[in-house]
Amino acid sequence: MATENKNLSEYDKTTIPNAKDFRFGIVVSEWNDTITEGLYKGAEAALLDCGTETENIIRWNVPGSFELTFGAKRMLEVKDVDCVIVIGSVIKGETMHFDFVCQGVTQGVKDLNVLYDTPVIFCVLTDDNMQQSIDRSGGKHGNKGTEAAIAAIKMAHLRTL
Ligand SMILES: Nc1c(NC[C@H](O)[C@H](O)[C@H](O)CO)[nH]c(=O)[nH]c1=O
Ligand SMILES: CC(=O)[C@@H](O)COP(=O)(O)O
Repeated sequence: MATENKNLSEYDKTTIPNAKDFRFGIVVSEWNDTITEGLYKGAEAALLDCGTETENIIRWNVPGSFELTFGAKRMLEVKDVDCVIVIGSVIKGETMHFDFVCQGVTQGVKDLNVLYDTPVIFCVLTDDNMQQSIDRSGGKHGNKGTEAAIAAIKMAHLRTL
C-alpha cells in the first residue's frame, strides 16, 4: 500500500506496548533540516505520548544521510539504548548521487540490524522533490517520524521476548 493510502501519523495506543522503561537513540541528518526536524518532532511526540521519559531520548546529529549508519553504529556502541531511529531526508538532484546515498544508508542500516542485537529503525525519506518530503513529515500524508517511533517501541518490546 502506498503512503498516499495510509496516513503515517495514525496509531492505536491500545496496540502499542508502554515505552516507560525503554531508552531510545535518535540520529538525525542535518541535510534538508526543515524536513528532518519535522520528522524528529513527530518521532519525539509519539515516543512521549506512548510513555517514554524525556531523559530516555538521546539525540545525535550527523551531516547527511550517508553518515547515519556510522552515527547509529557509534550510538549502539557507547549508549545503553533499546532501539535506535535514524532520521534523514534524501531528495533527488541532477545526478546519480541520490541513488548512491539512498543505497548506502539503506544497506548500512540493514547491516546494523544484522550485526547488532539492538534494532535500528529506518526513518529516511527518499523523495523525488521537496513537496513529497513535506507531505510525509507532518503534511497531508502524516509524519514518517511518528510511524518510526511506533515501530521503535514495538521492536524494543520484541527485543525483550
Ligand atoms: N543530497 C543529500 C545528501 N547528500 C550528502 C550525503 O548524505 C553525505 O553527507 C555526503 O555525501 C558526505 O559523505 N544527504 C542527505 O541527507 N540528503 C540529500 O538530499
Ligand atoms: C541526494 C543528493 O546528493 C543530491 O541532492 C545532490 O544533488 P545533485 O545530484 O544535483 O548534485
